[in-house]
Amino acid sequence: MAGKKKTSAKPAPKKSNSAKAQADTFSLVMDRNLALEVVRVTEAAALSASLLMGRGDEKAADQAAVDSMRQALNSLSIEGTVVIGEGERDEAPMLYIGEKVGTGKGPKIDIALDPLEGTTITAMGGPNALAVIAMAEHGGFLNAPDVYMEKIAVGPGLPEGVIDLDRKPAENLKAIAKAKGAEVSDLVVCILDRPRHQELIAAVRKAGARIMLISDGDVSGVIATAQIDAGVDVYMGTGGAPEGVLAAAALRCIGGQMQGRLLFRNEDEKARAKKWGVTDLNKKYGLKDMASGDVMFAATGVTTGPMLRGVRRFAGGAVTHSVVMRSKSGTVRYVEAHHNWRRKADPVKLSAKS
Ligand SMILES: O=P(O)(O)OC[C@H]1O[C@](O)(COP(=O)(O)O)[C@@H](O)[C@@H]1O
Repeated sequence: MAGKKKTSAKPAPKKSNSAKAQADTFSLVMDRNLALEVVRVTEAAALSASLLMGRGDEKAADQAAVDSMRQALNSLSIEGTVVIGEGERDEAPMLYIGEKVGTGKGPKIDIALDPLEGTTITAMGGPNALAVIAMAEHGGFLNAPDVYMEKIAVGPGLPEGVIDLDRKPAENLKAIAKAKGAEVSDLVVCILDRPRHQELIAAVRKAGARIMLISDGDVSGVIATAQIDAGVDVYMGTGGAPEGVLAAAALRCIGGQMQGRLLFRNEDEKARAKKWGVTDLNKKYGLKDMASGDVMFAATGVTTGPMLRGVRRFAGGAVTHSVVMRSKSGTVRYVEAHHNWRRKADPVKLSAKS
C-alpha cells in the first residue's frame, strides 16, 4: 500500500552483545576525543583575544577570537553547523548562523559559540571574559535569534520547579531559601548591571536578598549558580538569548535549573525569531528546550574570573585554563595547558600570516 513502509520478510539479525558494546565503545571514544579537541578551539580563541586585553578595542578583540576559533574549528573531524554564532550571514562574514565548519568528515554536530563572551570586559581588562563553545547532536539547540532573553537560573540539588519566570522575584527567592534551608537574606542574586534592571534590583533588595552586580558576561553569571565557590545562589535578569542557550548547555552538563523567555523590542526582532522557527513568541523555555540530547560545553578563560583563570603570557609561551563538560557523563574536566612557542608556533602569529 502506498505510503506504508516495506517490512523485510526476515528480521535483520540482532547485533550481538559484543558488537553492540564495540559500537558503544567507539562512540564513547569518539565523543571523549572530541571533548578534548574542543578545548583546543576555545584555547585558540582565548589566546588570540588575550593579546588585546585592556587595549580598548572591542572589535579587534572579538575579531581576533573569531578568526582563531574558526581556524581551529575547521581542523576538527566533524560535519559541523553553526546554529548560535556571530549573527546572520549578511552581518557576520565568519562563524555566521548556518556556516558549515569542520573537515566535513565525522559526526553531524550543531554548534553554539561565542568566541569572546565579554568583548567590553576584554577591551577594559576586566574580569571574567571567556571563549565559549557548546556542541549537540543535530537539532539539539534552540535556534535563538540575537534578541534579549529574560532568564532565571539556579544550581543543582534543588527541587524541580523551585524557580519560575512567572513568579515575582520575592516569591522565587522565598522558594529557593526554603529549599536550601536558609533565609532569603543568605541568598546572593547575580544580576547584570543595566538600567533595565532597576525594578528587579529594587524588588530583590526589598525581599531582603543580597546582590552581585556584574558588568557583562551572563554566561558565567548563570554557571556561577552551580559553583559553590562563586557564592551565587540565583541568576536573574535579561541578557542575550544566544548567551542563554550557551548557559543552558553548561547547566545541562553540571546540573541546575534555568528558564528563559525571548524578549522582543520591535517587529523586526519578532520576524527574525519567526524566521528561525520560533512559533510561540511568549514561550517559557526550560533547560531541555534550549539544549537537548547529549551536550558538550567548553570554555577557556580570557581574563580571570571565579570559574577560570585568564590567559597568562610570558616569554616563549602562555598558560590557558579551560573547562570541558559533557551532559552524558556529567564529567567536568579542568585543563591547564602550557603552550610552548619554541616547540609549537604561537597560533596567534600563525593565523596572522594566513
Ligand atoms: O550589553 P547588553 O545589551 O545588556 O547585553 C547583555 C549581553 O552582553 C554580554 O554581557 C556580553 O556580550 P558580548 O561579549 O557579546 O559583548 C552578555 O554576557 C549578555 O548576555
